[in-house]
Amino acid sequence: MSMLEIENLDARYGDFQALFGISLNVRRGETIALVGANGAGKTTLLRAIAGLGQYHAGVLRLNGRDIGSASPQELARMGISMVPEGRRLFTGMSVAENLMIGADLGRGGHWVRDAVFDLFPEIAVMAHRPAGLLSGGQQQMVSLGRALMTNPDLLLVDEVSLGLAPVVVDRVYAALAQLKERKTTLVVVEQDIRRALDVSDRFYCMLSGRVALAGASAPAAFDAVSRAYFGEAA
Ligand SMILES: Nc1ncnc2c1ncn2[C@@H]1O[C@H](COP(=O)(O)OP(=O)(O)OP(=O)(O)O)[C@@H](O)[C@H]1O
Repeated sequence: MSMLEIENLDARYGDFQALFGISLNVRRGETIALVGANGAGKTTLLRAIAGLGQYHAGVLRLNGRDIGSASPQELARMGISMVPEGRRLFTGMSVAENLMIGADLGRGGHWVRDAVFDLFPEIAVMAHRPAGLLSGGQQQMVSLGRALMTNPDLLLVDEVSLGLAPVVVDRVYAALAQLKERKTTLVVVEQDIRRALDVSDRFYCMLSGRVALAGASAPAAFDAVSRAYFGEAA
């Protein structure tokens, strides 16, 4: 059984329809990449899974249970955690305090503060510094760490690369690879096709609110994904 099943999901912002009949599944321990150009609907889909959607039609199931009407708080308690685009840290609070927000859910598990600091030693030395004083890459690590502190069953990661230098992006992706090795179930939004294929087991390529192509994330898929990404015929 899939951990997450989505059938025929539509999403709207007022009169504007952003998602059209999205169907997708994620098995436990898998890493799924959502690729697609700006505006394809990746963030909207991720937000719908986290219960942050506007209106949506369709079916969303987590471990066989209908979660279509669950609140973000209920979904978080059920084990869905999201690393939002733009990090959204409390900039006046320290790194450690930001991490503890994740722990407030009280789910328990491997991810305590020291485990996050083992994953990201870069931020361990800054535990008491206000998060707003950190570099973009360090803030991204705190944002990921905060999501891990909820000990999620399903971690949704939105565009971690945004605005970061390539070397920092490599560092964050190395951490995602470690999470994958630990069999964390991940859905990763990434515009860069190569990176997306590299980190994931399977991909869904979105175009204008629809799944244009889905499959196994072999390097050989690159050309087909590139065509689907730009809406060219296969
Ligand atoms: N709050 C909103 N109100 C109205 N339209 C929105 C809103 N957020 C997103 N949209 C529109 O919905 C569509 C999908 O946007 P979404 O952010 O999900 O795409 P994306 O693939 O994540 O792109 P990006 O890489 O730019 O984040 C776009 O056409 C976008 O303009």
